Amino acid sequence: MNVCLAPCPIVFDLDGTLIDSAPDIHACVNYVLEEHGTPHLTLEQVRAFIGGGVDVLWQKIIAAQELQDDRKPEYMAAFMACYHDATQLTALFPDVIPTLETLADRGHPLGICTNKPLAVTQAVLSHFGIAHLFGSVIGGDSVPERKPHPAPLRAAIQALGADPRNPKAIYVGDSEFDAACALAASVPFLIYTKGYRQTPIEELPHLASFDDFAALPAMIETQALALSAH
Ligand SMILES: O=C(O)COP(=O)(O)O
Repeated sequence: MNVCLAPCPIVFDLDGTLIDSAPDIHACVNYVLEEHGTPHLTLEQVRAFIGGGVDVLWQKIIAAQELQDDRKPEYMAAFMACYHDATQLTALFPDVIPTLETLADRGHPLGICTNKPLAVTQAVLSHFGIAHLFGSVIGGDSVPERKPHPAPLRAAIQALGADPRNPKAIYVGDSEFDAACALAASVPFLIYTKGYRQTPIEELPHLASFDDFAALPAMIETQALALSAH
């Protein structure tokens, strides 16, 4: 495990971690389903399908609604036309902005590693006025692989200037994809419990969990010190 000595880079997942985007994704999914004369999905169903990126989202919708698999490109194109600037129903989780500002003020380089397409990610970060806080932004189409593969997280850390042979960083996320990605990249993982996770938290590899962003800066300093002692 790569030890994070403060102020080390901190990389964040986006959907279900910094933002509650499920209502916008749900609205765009149902817009496409309606266009194709297919019954709607509930918000809970769509929330459970988020985390693997747009391709995985539609694989899951096609399986759930018993749609024609060969029409996936058509569904995804219609979805992207709605999703590319969908921010109206999206909200930041409480205390995200002051927490990011505190971490940046303490000298932590901040990054994003999400499976959300890069253009949509950038639109969301600009919409909330937080794009300037991130020194690296890796989206679901920035590198050939997507989480749970470790490559996107490694790319986000290295773009923050960490030594690629021995990157020291922390990843903050909410889902099964994030936990598996962090494990594969040997990066300590902090899990936000109010996100879109479907698995009991004890079953996911993580260093610590939190349910309040205001508590994150203190947790990061404590965990960084504890890790550096090993
Ligand atoms: O599934 C998505 O589109 C994005 O999910 P993530 O931000 O949690 O990686």
